[in-house]
Amino acid sequence: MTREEAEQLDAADPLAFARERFILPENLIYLDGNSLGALPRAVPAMLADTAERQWGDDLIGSWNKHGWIDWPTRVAAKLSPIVGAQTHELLIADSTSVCLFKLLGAAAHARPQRKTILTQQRNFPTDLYVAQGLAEMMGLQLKAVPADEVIGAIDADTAAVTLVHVDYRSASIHDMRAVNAAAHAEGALTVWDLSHSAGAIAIDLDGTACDLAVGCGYKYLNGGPGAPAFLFVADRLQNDLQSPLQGWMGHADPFAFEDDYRPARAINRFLTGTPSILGLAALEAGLDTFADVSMRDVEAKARILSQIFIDEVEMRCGAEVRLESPRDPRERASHVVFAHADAYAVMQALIDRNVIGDFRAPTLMRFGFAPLYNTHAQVVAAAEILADILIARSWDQPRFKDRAKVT
Ligand SMILES: Cc1ncc(COP(=O)(O)O)c(C=O)c1O
Ligand SMILES: Nc1c(O)cccc1C(=O)C[C@H](N)C(=O)O
Repeated sequence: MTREEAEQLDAADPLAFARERFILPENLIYLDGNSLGALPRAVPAMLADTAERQWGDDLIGSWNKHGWIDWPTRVAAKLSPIVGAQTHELLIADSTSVCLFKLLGAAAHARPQRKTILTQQRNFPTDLYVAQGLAEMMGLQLKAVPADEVIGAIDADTAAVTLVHVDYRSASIHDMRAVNAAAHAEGALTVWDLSHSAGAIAIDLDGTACDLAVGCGYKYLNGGPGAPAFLFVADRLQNDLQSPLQGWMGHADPFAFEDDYRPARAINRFLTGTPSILGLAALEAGLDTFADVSMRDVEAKARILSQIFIDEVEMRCGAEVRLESPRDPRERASHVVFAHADAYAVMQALIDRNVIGDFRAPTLMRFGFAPLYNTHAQVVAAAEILADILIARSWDQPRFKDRAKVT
């Protein structure tokens, strides 16, 4: 595909209007929105207003005057069309890891006769670590099986099945409906981590009968570095589950300051401590970047962008890299992973040419396509630059091999 052909696709893109909702440096091809989403144009003013007018002028009165106390549920409601849940099933709180701890703990606690938490091998580390910690604390066994063996491994001893919906390395997608059905047939609960799917592909939490879910606010949802996470508890479970991290904000009457914990009704019982209001302000602006956006269009564009990238890279330099994401676009979400023996140096060379992706040890280069702001022309340009670097071996320089960086 030529850059001109890609520009024609951009001209016909039903999501083109959303690009203006972001501030991105000129001449940068940012393919890392799956790790840290771009800055929404509305965020600086939103943060300034929350800090100066609300916090600055109204101080403590803002909890009432500006309704801060309700922001965890008010802002969460904006996620409803993005993840296919009812507004009262959603809450913004904590980090993804902490939300996972709460919901997985609650799920295991709700199945006291069962001794197994089931997950997949090579999960995102935090999902494994949280499950390992909970299993040890609750006297349970954590069973991690290969991804394609999860459904077959669910049995009458399974309390909860916890999976990352879209794999952080390969972008392969678990079949939510099938896993939920298999878990429910055995009486187990499901806990999904939507970090790499929320805002990238269409999700139907209610329609596929999910029980519980969590996800990051700072990836495709554009909530900013360290944005609070979100959690979902299906309506039918809300009053039966108990959070293992009880705190005063999840109490039925926080300002009664009672000695004994009484859980709030419904989703609010999954709050623990005081919500980060500045974090919520930025996340609200992030979620507003999805206003009037159809998740079907987002998913369709995710598939097209990732397919163009795969085709263009393989056509230009296929012998240099190996695709580590599913080849079938229906089995992939919105990022693409290629393996290369010197992936770190290649990624540094790409960054040096203003194409930002990320490196995952030991050999993976990961490219995330954010349908709201990445263009078809950028994807073709990124493939051209990658091919140029690989064919000319311009990555093979000491300055690209210094491994001192964090991410
Ligand atoms: C699948 C998945 N879960 C969770 C996280 C992060 O969790 P937290 O927000 O607690 O750092 C990430 C990325 O960092 C992730 O890829
Ligand atoms: N959460 C991150 C962070 O705090 C710093 C750097 C990167 C991240 C990430 O999001 C990593 C990411 N979850 C991944 O899929 O690799």
